[in-house]
Amino acid sequence: MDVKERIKELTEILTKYDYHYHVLDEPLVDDATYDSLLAELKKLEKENPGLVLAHSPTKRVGGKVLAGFKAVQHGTPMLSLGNAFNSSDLEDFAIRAKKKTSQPLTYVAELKIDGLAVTLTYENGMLVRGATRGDGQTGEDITENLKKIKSIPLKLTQPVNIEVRGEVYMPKLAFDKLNEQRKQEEKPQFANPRNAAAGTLRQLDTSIVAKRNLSIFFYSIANSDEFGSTHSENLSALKELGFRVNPNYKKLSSIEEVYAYCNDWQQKRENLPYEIDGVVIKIDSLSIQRELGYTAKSPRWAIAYKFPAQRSFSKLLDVTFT
Ligand SMILES: NC(=O)c1c(N)nc(OC2CCCC2)nc1O[C@@H]1CCC[C@@H]1O
Repeated sequence: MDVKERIKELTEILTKYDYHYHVLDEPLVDDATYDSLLAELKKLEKENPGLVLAHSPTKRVGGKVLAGFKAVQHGTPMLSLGNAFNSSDLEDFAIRAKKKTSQPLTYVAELKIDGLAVTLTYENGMLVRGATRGDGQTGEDITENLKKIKSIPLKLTQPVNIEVRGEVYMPKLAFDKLNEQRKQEEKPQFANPRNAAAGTLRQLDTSIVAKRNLSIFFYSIANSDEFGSTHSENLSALKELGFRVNPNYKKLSSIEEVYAYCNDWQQKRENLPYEIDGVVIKIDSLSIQRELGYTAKSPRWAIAYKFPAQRSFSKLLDVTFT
């Protein structure tokens, strides 16, 4: 096999191992095997820089210092969500929706990841741009930082043009380790995983992002009506394309079931390896979503059920001594 074929083969093998490890959370090989293949690819790429592929796994490590972040106009605005705090707020949401359509409503309930929203654009299945939400209309181009997050695919399983949205977050364990390390270095600690994730994505030195163990769950397709007729079909399409989707979403046929799901996860949230601040409820049918439309800043077909703030010790200190 010539060196071009070996580089291609190593790139595909390591991309598959990354997908199984970081997207499916099901490693195929041990670290030693992975590291020796990566070392061989790094060596071949160093000797043949013209043969490096755009989605090479070697782009995930190391990095450079950027001058700044360019502004990005979102083709489809990144909206915020209306809030519900109890069962009657949820019933009001359902009643308002029922007024605008005669069709029976099916909901999708999904965990509300407490991170920061990003949008990613792929052309012919290749990641071309990633940006923060910003004010919903204009965000910052953080493509180089997002490429360092191993659960964000650089190349999809199909050569599609798609824009997807997800929530970048820092797992609780990574957050505790980072704060422990910052304490040793006498640096200020982060108040919570969301701030740690936001602070990391604002780094101009992309090699720092590579070391911070950020992750992501994808939750919507921006140019959505090309991939399915319901939100749950879109979530399946996202998974088939290679995106990491939170496995705890559920299709439910009444607002009472939605409320039960919210209570269930309010109890179980502290056992999760990442922070959630509630549940996002969406009407499943995309045609009913289109019928319901939007208010000035959020969709009428989705709502966030918010959990009461979790009284962790560090938060208690915050409240007590600030
Ligand atoms: N944080 C989340 O887990 C989450 C989610 N699971 N689903 C959505 O759906 C979008 C699409 C329609 C309107 C909001 N948004 C989420 O987070 C939003 C993004 C911006 C403000 C909230 O954090």
